Amino acid sequence: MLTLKNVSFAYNTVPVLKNINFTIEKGKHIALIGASGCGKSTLLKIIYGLLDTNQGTLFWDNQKILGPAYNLVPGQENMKYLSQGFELQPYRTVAENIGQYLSNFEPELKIGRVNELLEIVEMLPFKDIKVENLSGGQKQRVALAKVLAKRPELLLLDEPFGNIDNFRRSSLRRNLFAYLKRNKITSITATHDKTDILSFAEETIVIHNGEIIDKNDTHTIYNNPENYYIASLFGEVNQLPTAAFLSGFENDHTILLYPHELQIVENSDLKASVKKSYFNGNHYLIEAVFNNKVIFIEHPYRIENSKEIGIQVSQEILTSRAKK
Ligand SMILES: Nc1ncnc2c1ncn2[C@@H]1O[C@H](COP(=O)(O)OP(=O)(O)OP(=O)(O)O)[C@@H](O)[C@H]1O
Repeated sequence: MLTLKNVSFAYNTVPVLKNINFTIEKGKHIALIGASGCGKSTLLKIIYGLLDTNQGTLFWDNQKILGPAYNLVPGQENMKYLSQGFELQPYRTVAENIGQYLSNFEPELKIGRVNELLEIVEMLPFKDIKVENLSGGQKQRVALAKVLAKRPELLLLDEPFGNIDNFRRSSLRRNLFAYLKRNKITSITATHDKTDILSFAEETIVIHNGEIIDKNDTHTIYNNPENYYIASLFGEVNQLPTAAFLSGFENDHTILLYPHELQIVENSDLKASVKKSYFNGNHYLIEAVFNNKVIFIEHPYRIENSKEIGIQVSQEILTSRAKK
């Protein structure tokens, strides 16, 4: 289990992380989300032992995690941290990079292990290519394989798929998280991509200005976001007066609705005016004005600009989302 108790940190005088407390059970996949600059990378570096905290303690099971002031070689033995810079050796081949820290004692085993990792990251054909000749996305995949090589107990991933094209990203993510589950490897992934979060993270930790403002199972955080900031980390969100949809609420009370939760219907007293339709592949994102406020609605078809539309929200969503 990973335990953080009252952890605070500042690079200079400005606090970056404030009084962080949480525990993570072994084998869980955690997403770490928050706006750019909120402190996600800093938190991963502290957990890995690359930075000394100003206050607080960290444990992996019963072992205290110590920073560079106490550890000659910063970084924890049983963890691996994949930073946004990949830290590969450019003049060595893909296979040499991945196998760098593997024992040469049994060469067959080493080759088998490197090949297994190359398959996970779909880089087997590039095995003998020098890293300097790879694209950014290919380097990122090699870096991922490298951090898996010595079977860490805890894997800390900072935007691990940021450079990888959508086509590969989906299968890579599936391969990687299935591998981590099979091998009971705990992971914390700092990410801006909601697919990383929704499909693979059992739990999500939300950071805002260096503080943890929510930690819960991912379904709960997505389905019942505590506030606009949290909901907006998953994409567009509408914050609308609850009284427009449900009686018994004060005028200043608001409800958060994702674009797919608003429907465009013929018969509704709730009227909005269309501003623009954005093509999104399997649907259009309709930008409209409702109650003098811009809203976004998912809809299967394009709608003419300036057209008046009726909107509705299912009773089920309204009652589950609106809090008195
Ligand atoms: N080495 C450093 N020295 C001083 N300030 C730093 C340093 N690294 C980061 N910061 C500052 O600390 C804050 C948190 O940065 P951090 O990289 O942890 O954020 P983040 O949430 O990971 O951002 P992003 O999502 O953009 O990667 C930011 O204000 C950043 O400017």
